[in-house]
Amino acid sequence: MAVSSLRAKDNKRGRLLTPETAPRPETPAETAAPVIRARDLSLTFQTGDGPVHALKDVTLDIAKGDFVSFIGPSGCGKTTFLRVLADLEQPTAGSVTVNGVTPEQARRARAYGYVFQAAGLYPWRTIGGNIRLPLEIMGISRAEQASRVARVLEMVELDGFERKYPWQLSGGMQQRASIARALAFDADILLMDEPFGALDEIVRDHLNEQLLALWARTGKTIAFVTHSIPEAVYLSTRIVVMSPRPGRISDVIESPLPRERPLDIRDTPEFIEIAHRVREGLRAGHEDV
Ligand SMILES: Nc1ncnc2c1ncn2[C@@H]1O[C@H](COP(=O)(O)OP(=O)(O)OP(=O)(O)O)[C@@H](O)[C@H]1O
Repeated sequence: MAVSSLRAKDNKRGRLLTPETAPRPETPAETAAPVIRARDLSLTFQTGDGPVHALKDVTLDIAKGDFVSFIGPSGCGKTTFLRVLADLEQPTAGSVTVNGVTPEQARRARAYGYVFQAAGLYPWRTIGGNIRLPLEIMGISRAEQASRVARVLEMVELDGFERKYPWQLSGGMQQRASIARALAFDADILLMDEPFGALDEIVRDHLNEQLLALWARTGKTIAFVTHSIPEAVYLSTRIVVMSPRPGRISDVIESPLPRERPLDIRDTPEFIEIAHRVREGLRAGHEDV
């Protein structure tokens, strides 16, 4: 609660800010080192058809408690950036730190949970069993596993579904179970790669609301990939617009919206103005190609 009220006050600026015009941080939490820090990060894949410049000179800081969305056309490097943070890809140039250490050290310290595009639950395991699996691998005691499973299922409003199998749940519920699995690590950082892309709009709206509530309750730092402009604007404190070939950042938009966001905030002039700026950024990126 303290975190959300602090940020709501902080967001009463009521204007769009670029990284250049943004005021200096005011609170101790915000003056702390960034949770994610990328400097001139580039990644080129060598393929049979020649080099693919998935990321080029990406420089970005993500502060503790930020909700940062990455939006851009297919192939602009959004997933690659998340995969670099998660130590699943190695950059070819530049540097990146997660919680002040290398991605490899952050992975070993289990500094983040990762939610993929597809829920990716094992069909032969119950929902509880799916959430428990990484905890079993980590060697966490059975009692601790049980309490974490119960806690994260409650967080995503799936209490009572522990003994169900994935096929007994709707797509939206499966995606929530996959978020619960990522939350079970108890990490401060959540990396989410288009988690709601395959869901219909009403379900997506509902999950967006739930995710915001969860973020407000936990104060986690979230990096979120999406193709949807309304989703990016609704969820984020900052929106990173990317363009392809090579994948780079074309705009970073600081949201003036308060942290408490009912769904109908999407009809307000402030919301529409940010959505417009994101759209313009995406258009400009397309023209460059
Ligand atoms: N392992 C790989 N080997 C070769 N090229 C790759 C590899 N992974 C990604 N790429 C290429 O790197 C570029 C960036 O891919 P990436 O998946 O990060 O884009 P994206 O913005 O997440 O796309 P989408 O929105 O479609 O998921 C693309 O051109 C892709 O084909």
